[in-house]
Amino acid sequence: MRIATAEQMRTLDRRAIEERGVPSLELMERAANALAEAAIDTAANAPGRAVCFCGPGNNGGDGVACARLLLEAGFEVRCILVGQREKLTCDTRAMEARLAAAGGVLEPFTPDDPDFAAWCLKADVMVDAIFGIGLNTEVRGDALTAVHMMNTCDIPVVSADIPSGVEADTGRVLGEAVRAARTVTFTLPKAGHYVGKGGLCTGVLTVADIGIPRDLVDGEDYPVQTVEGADVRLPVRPRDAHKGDFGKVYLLGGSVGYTGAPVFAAQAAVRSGAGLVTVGVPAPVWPIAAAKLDEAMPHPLPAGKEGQLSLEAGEAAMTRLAGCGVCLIGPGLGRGNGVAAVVRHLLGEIHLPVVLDADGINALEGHIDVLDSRRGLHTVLTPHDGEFVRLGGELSSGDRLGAARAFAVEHACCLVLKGHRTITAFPDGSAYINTNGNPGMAKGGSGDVLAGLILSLLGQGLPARQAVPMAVWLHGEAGEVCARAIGEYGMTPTDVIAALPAVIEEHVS
Ligand SMILES: NC(=O)C1=CN([C@@H]2O[C@H](COP(=O)(O)OP(=O)(O)OC[C@H]3O[C@@H](n4cnc5c(N)ncnc54)[C@H](O)[C@@H]3O)[C@@H](O)[C@H]2O)[C@@H](O)CC1
Ligand SMILES: [K+]
Repeated sequence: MRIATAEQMRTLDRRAIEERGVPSLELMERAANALAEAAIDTAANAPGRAVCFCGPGNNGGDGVACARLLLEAGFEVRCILVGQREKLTCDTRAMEARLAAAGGVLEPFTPDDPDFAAWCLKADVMVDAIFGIGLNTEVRGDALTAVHMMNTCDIPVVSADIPSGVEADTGRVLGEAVRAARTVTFTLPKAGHYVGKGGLCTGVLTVADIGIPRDLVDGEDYPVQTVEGADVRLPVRPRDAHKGDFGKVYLLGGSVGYTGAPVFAAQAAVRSGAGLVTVGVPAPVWPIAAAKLDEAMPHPLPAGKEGQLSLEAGEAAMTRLAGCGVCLIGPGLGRGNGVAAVVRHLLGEIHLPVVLDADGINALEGHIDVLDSRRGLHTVLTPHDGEFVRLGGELSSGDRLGAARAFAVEHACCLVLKGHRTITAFPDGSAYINTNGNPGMAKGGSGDVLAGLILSLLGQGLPARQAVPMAVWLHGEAGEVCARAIGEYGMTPTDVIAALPAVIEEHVS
């Protein structure tokens, strides 16, 4: 799904109002309708008791209009102004007048009044309409108190547009944010619904059409999208195909101490349709890899006494690489100067697309120029946060999406920043936010499976823009299947590999 920025939403609202004559109060009424419907759905009793916390901006206006609709639906409603009355926008004032005409009142926030607090504790639902896309600084004072009340009273909260406290474009939490059971957003979702700490505050997200003309919405350019099941489509394998049609891929990994990593990656590649998978491992690891891999073709490479690749391994791998279409470097290579030198040497020599994972990425620490020298060649990096920071990625501000996009642009690579809501960013500044997966995948070996899957789809000829976000989604979906079948605690990367074929099959068309 396309992701809009706060700025784009402001532009769309303004153009709908000014260029197309859609009254702003009509947009707000539609927003409030969707909000009230969700609140009624969420309330423990309907009609029951509702508290609507409303800020002074137009997000507050949505809340005031929602309070009126709940009143009309038979709810007992307290509609609370959190903020200064002088700052109320015109539309929010207009909604206050409509609320008054319906017998309601926009009352001041009195958190110290014990009667008010006692009333709130018996509510069936709370509506959070303090701040929307207009949040511009840390939540403090009365707003912070109200957010805190919503988060501690154990009553389900429905947020208008975005949980108050979440920055729409980054998902950063400014101060404290509401942890909503549901969020009703308008026209298009925002990045903050998915990424960062804010992504954990959204609850169930619904997107309501509030009447902004479709052509205006379609006329904008949306560089960031989410990936969902409907976006994942793999081609039917031609009836007259042979193994050469599905890619010859090369995988370089393994060391004494990390014998499983290249095996996971190779099995994921085989299980996702790769034609021929060649695996280069250090000689001491070879008997193990050979015993575990029947379909893939492991071969031994020169190793040092630590059981890691030695410098001569680079040239030996190069000869095997001839004829391959894509190469994965990294799973289980181990960290050492010799290995890092082999990786950097290969990156300089290989003119094929390369997927770089784990210790392959670590080899670039302090040598980012090696990555930059591959401009124009396809390089996919799949770091988790620690590896990303070692490469110079900037995560301290809490803006994972912005950081991933900036890195991909600066170094002309495809960056897969792994974690909750993995982000795949491309050199043109576009990015995909993944929407599935679970903490059962937070285990050693998961990343190797993903790297092997990316290698496989690239090897089968899918363009990186499709292959990489789809591989991330398929990996997450296989993880979901495992979590449902055996639970997050006990599921393993081996289970995820075993779940891949059926998940993939559902997306072939
Ligand atoms: N016509 C429109 O523009 C529509 C707007 N809609 C709603 O309007 C929202 C955007 O409205 P606004 O642009 O008025 O913005 P908001 O209502 O999100 O917030 C802006 C107000 O909050 C203040 N503020 C921001 N951060 C603060 C902080 N940390 N502490 C204290 N005060 C703070 C600002 O000074 C301003 O008064 C959307 O999120 C959506 O809910 C919807 O009603 C649909 C139509
Ligand atoms: K809100």
